[in-house]
Amino acid sequence: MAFVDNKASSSKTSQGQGQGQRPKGRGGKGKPAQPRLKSNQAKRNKIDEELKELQIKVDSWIPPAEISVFNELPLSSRTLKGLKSSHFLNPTPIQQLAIPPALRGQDLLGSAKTGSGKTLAFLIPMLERLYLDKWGPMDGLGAVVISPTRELAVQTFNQLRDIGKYHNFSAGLVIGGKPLKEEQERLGRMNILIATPGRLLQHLDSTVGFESSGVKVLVLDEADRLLDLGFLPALRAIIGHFSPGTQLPGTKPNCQTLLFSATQTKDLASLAKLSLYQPEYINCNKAGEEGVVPSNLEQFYAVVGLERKLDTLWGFVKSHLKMKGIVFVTSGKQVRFIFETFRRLHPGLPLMHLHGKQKQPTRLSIFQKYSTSKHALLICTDVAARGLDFPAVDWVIQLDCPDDVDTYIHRIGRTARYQAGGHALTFLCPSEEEGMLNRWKEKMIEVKKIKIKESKMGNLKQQMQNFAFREPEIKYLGQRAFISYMKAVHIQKDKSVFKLSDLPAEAFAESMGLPGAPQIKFAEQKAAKVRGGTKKDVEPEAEAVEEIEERAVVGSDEESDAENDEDEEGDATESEEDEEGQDLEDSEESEASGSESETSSVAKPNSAPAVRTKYDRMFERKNQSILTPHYTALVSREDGEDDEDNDDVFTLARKDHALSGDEGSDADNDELVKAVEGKADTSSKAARGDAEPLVSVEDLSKRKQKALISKKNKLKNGPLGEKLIFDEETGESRNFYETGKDLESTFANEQKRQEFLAAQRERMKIANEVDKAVAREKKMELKRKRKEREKEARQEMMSDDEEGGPVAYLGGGDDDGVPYSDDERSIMNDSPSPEPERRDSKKRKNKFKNDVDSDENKDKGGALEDDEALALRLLQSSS
Ligand SMILES: Nc1ncnc2c1ncn2[C@@H]1O[C@H](COP(=O)(O)OP(=O)(O)OP(=O)(O)O)[C@@H](O)[C@H]1O
Repeated sequence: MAFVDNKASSSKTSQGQGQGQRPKGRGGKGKPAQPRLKSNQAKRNKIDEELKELQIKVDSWIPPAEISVFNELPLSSRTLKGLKSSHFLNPTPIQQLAIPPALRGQDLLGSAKTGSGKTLAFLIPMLERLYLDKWGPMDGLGAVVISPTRELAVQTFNQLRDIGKYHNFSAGLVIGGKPLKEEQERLGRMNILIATPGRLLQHLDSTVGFESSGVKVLVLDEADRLLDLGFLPALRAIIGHFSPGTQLPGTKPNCQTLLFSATQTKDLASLAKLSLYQPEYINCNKAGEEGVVPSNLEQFYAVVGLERKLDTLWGFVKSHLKMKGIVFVTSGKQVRFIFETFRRLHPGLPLMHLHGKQKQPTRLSIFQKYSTSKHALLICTDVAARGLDFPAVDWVIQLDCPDDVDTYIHRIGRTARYQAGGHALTFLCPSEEEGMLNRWKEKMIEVKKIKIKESKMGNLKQQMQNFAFREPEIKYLGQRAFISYMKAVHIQKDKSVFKLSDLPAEAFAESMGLPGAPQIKFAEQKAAKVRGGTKKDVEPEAEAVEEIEERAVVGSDEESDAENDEDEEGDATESEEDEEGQDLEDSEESEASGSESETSSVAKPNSAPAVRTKYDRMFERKNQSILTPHYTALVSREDGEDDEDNDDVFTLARKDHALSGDEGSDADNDELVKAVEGKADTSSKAARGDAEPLVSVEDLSKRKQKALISKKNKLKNGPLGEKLIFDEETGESRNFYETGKDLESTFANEQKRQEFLAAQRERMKIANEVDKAVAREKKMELKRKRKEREKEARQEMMSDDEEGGPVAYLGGGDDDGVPYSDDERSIMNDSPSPEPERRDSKKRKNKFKNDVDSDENKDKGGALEDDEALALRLLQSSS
């Protein structure tokens, strides 16, 4: 099997034996080709035999009571060999149940708990279907697996490579992150593709010659995740490409579709309806029996105040230095904050971090590095929650409460995979406990409560404050992490679990080393909706925001990756340099959110300290030293593009940080100018009884007052220069730099504007006519000159003719191709000259013909003959 990912180039390693394959005789020098051909033929016959038998087995399959080894399933020797060499000997329940119907070509909706081997449950039948169909390298694309994330696609690709190494298919990885063109060139050579949906759709829509109509098997892996990430429209389009028959109800599509997921949702059911034809439902998640979580997993939860989470995590890490653990938090900003601060604290366990805003190669290298690590702590977002198969993870720690039970199941599924054991620990804020317990109960999930002793917790507050004090980047990163967490809690759908108002914002900020909780303000109308609306009203909106948020946080997929690559940050090892830029950008945004705003919290305004120490001032100081003009310029862009923080739900309370050029700032300035003028002319206005200015200067900050004074000075220091221009037609003058007011008066009303436009149109029309006339005249002149030149040339030619030169007639020839004799020429030359203008070659030829045929010439010819006869007689007589 030839495997090609989007880094390597394609190469076929072996010849196919199937229908579409063209076995070549490889008899080299001195080697007779005949025996080789014979042995190939024998091989093909053997394979045909095996395929026949296999097909019969598949068609007449009656599931035995128990299957203990893969050999008992109707599988080809090649696949069995691949499985054996990869140490897969005993099929898991989902594999036993899903493989036989999938081999018969049936559509499937398969769900089984995490780590139960769903990947092989679709890879094996996919390989077998192509093999049974005698698919060969020349047959083009035969199967496609769609994965929600690049990491998962890579993992699936690796597993396919392991078990498919004895087959003759070429397989490729299409996950983006590389120029489209490079991938396009390789696509035509693939039999199997593992792809992320956006990139695949891009190729289906734009790659010339990418033949999708022959696809036999389509797999949607982690289908629930695909839907969560908002890929439904992309999936619809992809399904439409591969099996157009699904559009017409009741028609069996050419392409078999297999849908796999660890959890079942309503959306998944509707996707199944859309994409599956008379499917077989295989559900290994029998609630109550074995539960929906792996049985060899121990689950715990601990109630920890938001402000003690970091301390508790630190304590846990310090007491489990030999573990391989994963810590899940809500947002990428939190990942980075915890990673950066813990790194500085040297826990004694290798730290790694993974989130959706990292560059693709970084994500993949962290994924590989963590996979191969024995002891390490991976801090990550839900980008790593589903499907990823990190071997031998001991602990899954959910520092932040999962969005819902499905997310909980996926997160804990990173441990206790296949037959391994594992532990899961979830931290719940006191306000989240009751709601989450109910949710677990609904799904019959039992999670034991544990109490963490105070003595086992760390005490990081002081160190966090030091970091934030010494390194502004850390402080701003902390602020962003705080904001992103609070926002995420606010937009959570399940309000019985997530209660923003119950969270101790101030204490939480303090635990992160921040001098105060950054202020976040809700947009009025949205807040009203959330508070007053029914669940139905609120949910779609919340859902939409959540989707954007999740996409931004997770950023897991190809289409956004291509765009995000520039903004993304570096890997674990290079994190410091790589993330500097990001930190600075973050810092800038925090700057925008304002150090002033740090003094008030989300829940309640935080009053400024009565006595401001140097320490307080340091915290409040703006981060000017670290902000280059480049980053200052980026602020406006960042504000507009920010991944997580700029949804409609939130606005920042502070508004006085608008950059020049912002509408807001213009409005501000207008106001300010009015204010200054108001102050300057107070007395005169008062005398005139004019209205008071909107804002008084005393109300303004010192910075604004300063800015105003300098503006005012500018205005006072002499009038601005004037430049007049004069209208060509009317001779009237007007200011070259027309102000808005001038323009307004010019176009005072619509009628005037229309008149002006009509006049301009008329002018344009006339100008156009004039231009056309000039062009016409020029053309005529050129034509006239050309004719004159031609005439002169003809006259020259005629004078040559009259001089008796032969040139004009040579090569003319008669119709019979016999050249004219000298006599004939002489006859022509002797003939009277025709009118000069008639002497073109054709006429000359006709004339010549006429002349030759004339009686006169005949007579002349006859005289010649007589002369010749006479001369002959004389010669004869003389001899
Ligand atoms: N038959 C088998 N024998 C031994 N190991 C297996 C078998 N099937 C799968 N595995 C191993 O079990 C682990 C989990 O498999 P896999 O990733 O397919 O699970 P999954 O059900 O897809 O999990 P998730 O829902 O989390 O994606 C992998 O390491 C895989 O190699």
